[in-house]
Amino acid sequence: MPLRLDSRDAGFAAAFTALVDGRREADADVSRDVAAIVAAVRERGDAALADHTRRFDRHDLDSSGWRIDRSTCDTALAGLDPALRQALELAATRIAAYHAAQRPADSSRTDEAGVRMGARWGAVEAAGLYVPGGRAAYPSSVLMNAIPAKVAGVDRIVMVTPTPDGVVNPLVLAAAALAGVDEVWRIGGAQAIAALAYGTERIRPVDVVVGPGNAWVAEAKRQLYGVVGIDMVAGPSEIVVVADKDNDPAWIAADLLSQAEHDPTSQSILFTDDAGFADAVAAEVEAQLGRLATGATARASWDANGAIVTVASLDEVPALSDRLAPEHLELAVADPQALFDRVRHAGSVFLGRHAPEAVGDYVAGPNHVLPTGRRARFASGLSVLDFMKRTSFIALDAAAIAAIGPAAVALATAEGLPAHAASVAARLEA
Ligand SMILES: NC(=O)c1ccc[n+]([C@@H]2O[C@H](COP(=O)([O-])OP(=O)(O)OC[C@H]3O[C@@H](n4cnc5c(N)ncnc54)[C@H](O)[C@@H]3O)[C@@H](O)[C@H]2O)c1
Ligand SMILES: N[C@H](CO)Cc1c[nH]c[nH+]1
Ligand SMILES: [Zn+2]
Repeated sequence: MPLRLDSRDAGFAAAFTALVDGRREADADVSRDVAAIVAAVRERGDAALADHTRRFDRHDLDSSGWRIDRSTCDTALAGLDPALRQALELAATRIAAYHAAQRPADSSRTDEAGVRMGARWGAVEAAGLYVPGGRAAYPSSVLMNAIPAKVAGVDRIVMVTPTPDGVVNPLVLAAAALAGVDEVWRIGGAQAIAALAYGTERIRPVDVVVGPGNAWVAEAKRQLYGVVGIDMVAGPSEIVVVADKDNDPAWIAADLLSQAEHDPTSQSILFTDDAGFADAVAAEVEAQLGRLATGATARASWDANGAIVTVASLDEVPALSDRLAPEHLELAVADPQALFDRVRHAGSVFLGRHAPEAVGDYVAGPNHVLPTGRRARFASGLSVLDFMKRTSFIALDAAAIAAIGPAAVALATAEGLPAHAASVAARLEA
């Protein structure tokens, strides 16, 4: 059974703090294991990839094939059931439209001293996309990772995804073809992240690695940041649903289970101001769990990490939710905008009774790769900017350096750096 809390109870503050602080992710053992995997890939390249794939994904890359070529992906797209293809295309179009609006503009201005300065945005040359494939394959994550990279103008888009037992998901390949992925490699876990970062005999290294994944993937990204750029840490999915009694308990139960079914370490939390509604949702969750094909995973997540929090007033919710900084926040209340205006930390917010989080996982448009584990306090969802960087520029003529150069000479001299001072002073004397 999930945790049940009531904000009016004496022990609420401590119990809620324990919920906020509860760790569902990598422990020290994962860090050590990942460090060993990363070192092995760095030292032994493809041989280490083959060993780890045999061990964790249970197939032999030399016989099942390392790379899936473009024509296989195109064939998968051509062979898709028409209704599914339409759905994938609708998703791709909407994701592309949302992300196109994120493209940043270059800037340039000349100030009163005559100094022209600004910034020019450019894409990284090569991006690695991690598409999870361990417990489930996510064609939607192919689109969410690849489309912003494409919009940014990345030259080489490299996807890695594990194929457990050698089984390839044709919808994942179709999505890769639709999104214009250049390379698809059948590797996963920490070893795939290390291969993208350092390169191996077969796989050329990339400049940035993005995408969600399990604890080993997340830890590998953390350890390799600096060798490559990363987006953020996107781990096991989470949802906070805020619902008043005017909702259908069955809808809200389904919303909670939609994220619980991802992973036993996922987390679903309900806030409501009505104890009777809380009971109704709890009962609905139990009923729906019995009917879900993913019931075992969802049950494990709900029992270990789920929570139902009854509050005296929904006014309390923004402050409580901000402490969780959830990946997803659903506001199924009469005036969702008023609550949203008071929320500071969340990866993505869903406003209104007809905005279930699952629509954002697939077709709404904004990215579903979002910070988890309270990282929405400082991180944002995957965007075009994760594939771009800014180069600043400064242009001066004789008048401009005459105006600001003496201050630079003074500061360089004060810092004890005479070559800096001389470099500027030479232009002042000319
Ligand atoms: N936050 C987001 O935006 C978002 C989006 C989609 C999915 N997700 C999350 O991504 C996660 C995907 O996890 P997954 O496991 O299904 O797939 P995955 O592809 O992330 O991980 C599978 C890989 O993990 C490695 N692995 C498994 N057991 C290991 C072990 N004992 N030691 C070392 N390596 C091991 C293997 O290499 C395997 O290939 C889920 O938690 C899901 O909730 C998050
Ligand atoms: N909810 C996940 C992100 O947290 C993304 C996803 C993919 N498919 C279904 N859901
Ligand atoms: Zn989901």
